[in-house]
Amino acid sequence: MLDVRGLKKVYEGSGRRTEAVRDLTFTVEARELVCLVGPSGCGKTTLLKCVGGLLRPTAGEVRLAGRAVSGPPPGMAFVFQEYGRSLFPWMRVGDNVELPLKQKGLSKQHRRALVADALDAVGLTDAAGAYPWQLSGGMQQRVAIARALAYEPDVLLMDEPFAAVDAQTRADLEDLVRRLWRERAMTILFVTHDIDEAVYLGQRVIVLSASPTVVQDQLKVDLPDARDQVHTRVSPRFADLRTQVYEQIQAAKRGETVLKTDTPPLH
Ligand SMILES: Nc1ncnc2c1ncn2[C@@H]1O[C@H](COP(=O)(O)OP(=O)(O)OP(=O)(O)O)[C@@H](O)[C@H]1O
Repeated sequence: MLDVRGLKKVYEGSGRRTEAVRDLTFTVEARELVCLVGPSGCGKTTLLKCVGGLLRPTAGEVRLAGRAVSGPPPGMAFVFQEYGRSLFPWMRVGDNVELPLKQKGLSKQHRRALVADALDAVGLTDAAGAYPWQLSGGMQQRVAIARALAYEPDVLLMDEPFAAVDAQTRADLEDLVRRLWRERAMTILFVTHDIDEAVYLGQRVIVLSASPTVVQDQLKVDLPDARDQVHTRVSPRFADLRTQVYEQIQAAKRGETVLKTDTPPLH
């Protein structure tokens, strides 16, 4: 579904040159949920922006379903970390969710049905007439997720979407993402700096090195598909996997590679 090949991004300007991403190659299968983790500043946001066609790579390419990405592709939706800045404060929740659908040229009736369905999926049917600033941070992030869902994307890109919400809300939103992913058969690329979140959510975790960034490691998350916050997080296998990711990130910061002993094969 998603093919990232030899991606490189160098920022230049104002006398500064920053090589944010050096050479990234990985693929994401259709309907896969892949988490990307890496040290702070390693270029996760840069990578996601290149994947979403919001930034032009310096070298390499991104292909979506076999076609080169050169601008935001129609089948892709984004959920950003800063929900406060991604929703329009002067528009009601329902109108915020509906806005991208207008660009799709859908009929009013069809748009309303998609908005109602998406708000229902995130448990916010009653909030359709409210303004974003009347909602809690977690609810605003659910609106942002609803807006992405209503768009019916094949691929959903999520950039540290729960970094700014409290721990309890975050756990609920993680379960929401897993439920929606299972129900709606989307491909999800989820960026986080939180190792536990990556292991809890993902079918696979891609660990990025420190900047300039390359793929440090990839781990298949061989936990059962039915996960829950209480039992999954205390299982011995969860602990093994989080330790492996943690070691890889520490090694990434030191610029080393780690020999693995019991990582299952990727496919
Ligand atoms: N528009 C820009 N112009 C110049 N340099 C940039 C720009 N955006 C990002 N960078 C630089 O690129 C590098 C990677 O930044 P990026 O935000 O992609 O990393 P990140 O892994 O998402 O960071 P964090 O984990 O802290 O959110 C950093 O050194 C950053 O300063």
